[in-house]
Amino acid sequence: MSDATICAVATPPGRGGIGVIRLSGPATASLIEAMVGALPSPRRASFRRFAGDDGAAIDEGLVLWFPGPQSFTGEDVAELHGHGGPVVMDRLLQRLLALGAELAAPGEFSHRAYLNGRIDLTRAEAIADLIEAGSESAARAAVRSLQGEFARTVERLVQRLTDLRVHLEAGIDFADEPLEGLALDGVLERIEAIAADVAETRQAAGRGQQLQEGLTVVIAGRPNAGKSSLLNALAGRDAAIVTALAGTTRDVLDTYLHIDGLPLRVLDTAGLRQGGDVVEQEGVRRARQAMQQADRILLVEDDAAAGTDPGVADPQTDLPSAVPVTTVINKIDLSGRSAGVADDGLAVSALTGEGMAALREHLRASLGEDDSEAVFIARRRHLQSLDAAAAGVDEALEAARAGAGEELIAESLGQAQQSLGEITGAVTTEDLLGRIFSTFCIGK
Ligand SMILES: Nc1nc2c(c(=O)[nH]1)N(C=O)[C@@H](CNc1ccc(C(=O)N[C@@H](CCC(=O)O)C(=O)O)cc1)CN2
Ligand SMILES: Nc1nc2c(ncn2[C@@H]2O[C@H](COP(=O)(O)OP(=O)(O)OP(=O)(O)O)[C@@H](O)[C@H]2O)c(=O)[nH]1
Ligand SMILES: [Mg+2]
Repeated sequence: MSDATICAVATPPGRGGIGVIRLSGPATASLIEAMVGALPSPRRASFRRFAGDDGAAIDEGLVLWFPGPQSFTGEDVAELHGHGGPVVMDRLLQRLLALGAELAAPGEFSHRAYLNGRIDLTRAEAIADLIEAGSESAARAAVRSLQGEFARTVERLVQRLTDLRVHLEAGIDFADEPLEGLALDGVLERIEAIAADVAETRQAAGRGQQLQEGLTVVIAGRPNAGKSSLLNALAGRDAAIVTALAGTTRDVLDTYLHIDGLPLRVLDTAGLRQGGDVVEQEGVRRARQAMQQADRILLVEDDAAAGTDPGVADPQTDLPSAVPVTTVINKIDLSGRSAGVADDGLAVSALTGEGMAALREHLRASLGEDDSEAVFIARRRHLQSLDAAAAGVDEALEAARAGAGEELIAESLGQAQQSLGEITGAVTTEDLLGRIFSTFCIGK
């Protein structure tokens, strides 16, 4: 439990029907008494006057009193629900500070809830991710994590690893012929089953991370096809330089945008062709590298191009086999083709905007939808921990297959368990906690 009593405005800044101030810590009861008179009954809304230092009202509103440990943070908590104006909220906050409260750091309420065992790290992060969610799918996934699905999945894996380690360690003293012993009591099968479930969890979490942080779409194609124009049309601004010269774009240009609330990272790249000067060649190398790392490639073709320039390689040969591709047929204002879905791709004009709505809809549909119940909101750090856990389990599997001793296998399983523990916060460091909670909003 912390000594400091913290306070913050929990509603967004600006004007609103109601503004909420949140308090947590040991002096909460006395601060509330000083401002509203006698303590209200616990967990019931009471209408009171909020008094300033001269006794005159700063506002009137509802007060909520949650004596610890039955509160969000586990400490004594109170809320003042006043009118949502910036000046009145600030006056209430100043009054609490004058009475001895301290301004809460970003995420400090959630941090305290975690330290007091009220929520694990995946739930704390899910609260922040729900607030940040940019699409309905992301919000649904965040609520699943908030309700503990991710934490329970990880805890079940940890439990199975623990059981197996106990089993192995019990055998250590007697092991003469470890491989035979392991094969007999099904240890190999148990490790295999855990490996499969870690992989499945990694996949669901990976999808959740994509939902939250956005997928990477790479725009690629021949020089002058209109790639940069397409980026500008998607972004709705002149993000990239467009000229009539082939070979205009050299660097990879990174842009973030939203389509119906779905976050997207869109990369514009240099036109794919052999030759050119060293700068252009480097640009083409980077374009190929970006294509390898894409979640989807938009392959832009110039529908008005007269024949194929023999100096230009077929971009098809540059496409990585694992990345889905959407062919975008551009410049239909010149070729006279009609906009929208065609057999050979999606027909648009980046110049006139024809067909762009269909392209947006296509991106939203192919990247945004995921009704799979198995997606949890997840962050990069979760994926790293799941990868490390998978590596530990694989190591154990290899050791078991090679007939290694129980000790070695148990050791690798222990590493996997440690990595999973970082996800929920069963295993953690001050530094990690600082990094997580400092990115939360004030009042959260
Ligand atoms: N007004 C208000 N709305 C809010 C929050 C809040 O803090 N205040 N929340 C903040 O994130 C979220 C709800 N989460 C909360 C979780 C637990 C407790 C809580 O006080 N739990 C106690 C008492 C339960 C009870 O009254 O029965 C407990 O679990 O013991 C409050 C809010 C969203 N809405
Ligand atoms: N008429 C017409 N012109 C277009 C369209 N899209 C792009 N252009 C023109 O085509 C030329 C090349 O466009 P860019 O967007 O720079 O092409 P790019 O693929 O990025 O070219 P590089 O960066 O050189 O590889 C410019 O003159 C654009 O104005 C379109 O839909 N219709
Ligand atoms: Mg370009």
